[in-house]
Amino acid sequence: MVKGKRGAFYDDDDLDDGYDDDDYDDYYEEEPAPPPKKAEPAKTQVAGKQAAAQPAAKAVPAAAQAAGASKLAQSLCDPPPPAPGGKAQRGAKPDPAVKSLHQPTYPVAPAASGSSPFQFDTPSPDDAVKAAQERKPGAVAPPATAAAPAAPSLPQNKNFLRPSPMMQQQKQQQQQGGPANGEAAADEAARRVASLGLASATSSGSVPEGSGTPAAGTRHHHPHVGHPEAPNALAHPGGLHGLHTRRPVTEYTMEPDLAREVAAATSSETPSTSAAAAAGGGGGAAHARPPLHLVVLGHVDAGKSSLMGRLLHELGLVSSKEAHKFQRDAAAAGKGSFAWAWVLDERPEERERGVTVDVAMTRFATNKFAVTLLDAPGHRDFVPNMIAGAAQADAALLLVDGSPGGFEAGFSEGSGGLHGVPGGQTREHAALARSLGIEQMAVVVSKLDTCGYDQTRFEHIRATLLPYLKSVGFKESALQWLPASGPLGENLVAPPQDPALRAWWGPGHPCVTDAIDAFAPRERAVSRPLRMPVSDVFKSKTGAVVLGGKLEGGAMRSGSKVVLVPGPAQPFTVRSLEVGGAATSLARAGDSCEVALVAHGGGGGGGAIDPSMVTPGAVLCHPDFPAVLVTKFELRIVVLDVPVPLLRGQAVTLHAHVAREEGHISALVALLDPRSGEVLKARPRCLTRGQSALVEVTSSRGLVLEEYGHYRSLGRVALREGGRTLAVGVVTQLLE
Ligand SMILES: Nc1nc2c(ncn2[C@@H]2O[C@H](COP(=O)(O)OP(=O)(O)OP(=O)(O)O)[C@@H](O)[C@H]2O)c(=O)[nH]1
Repeated sequence: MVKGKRGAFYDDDDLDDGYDDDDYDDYYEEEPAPPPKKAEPAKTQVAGKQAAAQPAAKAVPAAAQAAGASKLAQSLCDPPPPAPGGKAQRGAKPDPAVKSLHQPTYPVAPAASGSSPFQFDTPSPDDAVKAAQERKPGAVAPPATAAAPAAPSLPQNKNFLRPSPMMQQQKQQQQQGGPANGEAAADEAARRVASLGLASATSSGSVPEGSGTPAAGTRHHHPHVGHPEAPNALAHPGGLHGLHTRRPVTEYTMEPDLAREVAAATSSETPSTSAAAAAGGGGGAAHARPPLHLVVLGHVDAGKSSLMGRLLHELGLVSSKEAHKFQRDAAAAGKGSFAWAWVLDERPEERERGVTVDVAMTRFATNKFAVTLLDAPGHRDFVPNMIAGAAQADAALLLVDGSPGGFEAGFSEGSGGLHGVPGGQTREHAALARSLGIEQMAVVVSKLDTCGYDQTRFEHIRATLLPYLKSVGFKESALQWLPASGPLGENLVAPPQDPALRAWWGPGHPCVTDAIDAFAPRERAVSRPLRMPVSDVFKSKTGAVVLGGKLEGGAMRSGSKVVLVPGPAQPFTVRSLEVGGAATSLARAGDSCEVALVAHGGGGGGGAIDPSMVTPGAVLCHPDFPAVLVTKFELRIVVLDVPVPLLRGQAVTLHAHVAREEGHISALVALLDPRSGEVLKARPRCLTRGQSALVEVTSSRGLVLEEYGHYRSLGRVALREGGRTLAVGVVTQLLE
């Protein structure tokens, strides 16, 4: 078996001869070893790093698989204890009545044995959709309704994120069955493709957000599926507005008053050029800038948390006194080199292990943007959490360890085969980020101090990584490259000081904040009805139940009516709003928002929302255009680094915005040409790495999803299993 390009890895004969059900069992037979605590690297950063990385590179046994997590994952994924002083989500006081959305039972599992990582030579699902839209002559004709150009990328939504201690502090200060009927399903799905052409799969993708086609009468209607955790779900608006009855989101026109406010806010939102204002941090100064959700990605130990911790200090958001305290406490714990990482790695387990687990969220302002920073974990056990951060990001910083051996470990392909060593997360993170819609990225090469800031090392890393990043779909022009060091504070907010680095990266070259400001702001999807996936629920000091999340579509203001899907049938009224940590009367798509709700028509203070009604995956919606829960949908996927081919019936964990659900691939509808989107083969028997396909997926419980063309962030799904991302794709049709 040859490692190599997609399509060359498996052929039909391989599948007939080489794989059977037992292969799936074999895949999990090795015993995993939980990653140990990271050694304090002392002088040998590289050795410490590799020591931490190696033991995890084993397969997960069936038992651990069943348990759903490695010891590390299990030990680190329990609900975070309230921080001393009672800090909880978003700085709220812990309240037993308020559900933590930290996903305590999140089935993180270690990567099972790996094969050599997938090497894309084709576009991401986004690009495949675009390619289908820009169909070349000779390809399958698109349906009559699908002809519009590709929509611009829009901000993604987020999963359950943890505000950094700094952000919490700011906040406190401010406010205080198996494949059912699969053959028939495949037949039906293949018929759909044959009759509609590929673009049926991408019909929604062919519609720019803000215009789009009405949902045609081709939707299948099935009874609404209630969410088991939401007893009233059957009565919620999603249930009342089934797929066939709900008003197409394309019919939405914003209410005139709201539209006026949105227009006024948009016109006043001009990037600031005041460095002084930027240094002033969050609050009002940050609020005037356009938002940028920035995720920090990279292999474990690449230096992500340290870089961001030090950056916050350089921006004046972590005082010298606080920094000294971090240094002192980290040194006392024998973790001195992780002191800057402690700014963002708050949980005791994270500090003890030196491993980021949650996505830590914090905010700061640059000259141009109000940045919401999402520090993602690098360890492979926590890739799902990384997906949660990346799924809502507008841009990424990819940290690459430039130390001798460090880059190679993070960029390793793995040894391939059923029992091989998985590749480094530099590859997986980059591929996932692109597939989740991130188009612009700055590659920050850290730890070059370990090789005397050798310029040739930097150039070697760039030359090695660039072809891979291009192969996963990044445009070279959308990539930036720069050296920086978090612990040493080099090239973060100003040109480097170290003469060795300054010799080749002096003034005139971008520092980290310059690179952030070079990103293009993302378009706000305000022309769609309101959608805000809820990532946090907490109680404010005044006792109001507050929902936190990022608006993925539309806008709302104080007094707006909203509904929760799934959730109680009655609508709620927006009582108050905060954006970027500051009270406001308006929140627009692209904003991270905290909204206090009262029951609509409750008079006076109104009735409070019951926090127990807010389930993970719930989405705040416009009452006249609510989302629906779906249990069956069609995806256009790119198959990633699968050790064995995907077959109908493949069990998967579905990751979509805040939601996560078990499910399976209920039909392999069609194999597609990854570039043109043309149907190459209807009802393929299996899917192998690198292939692009249309599949039908069934989830065990209802999920809020939207067609990709209507809300990109609600229309992207990652399919994972056994600690491995099998495929990523975009929703092309909601079926049931
Ligand atoms: N010498 C040197 N060490 C660095 C540099 N950046 C980070 N480190 C060290 O690398 C180790 C890991 O740093 P972290 O910031 O925790 O890495 P991370 O990428 O956030 O790790 P995870 O979040 O667990 O994936 C720490 O000991 C840091 O002090 C650098 O530029 N130079």
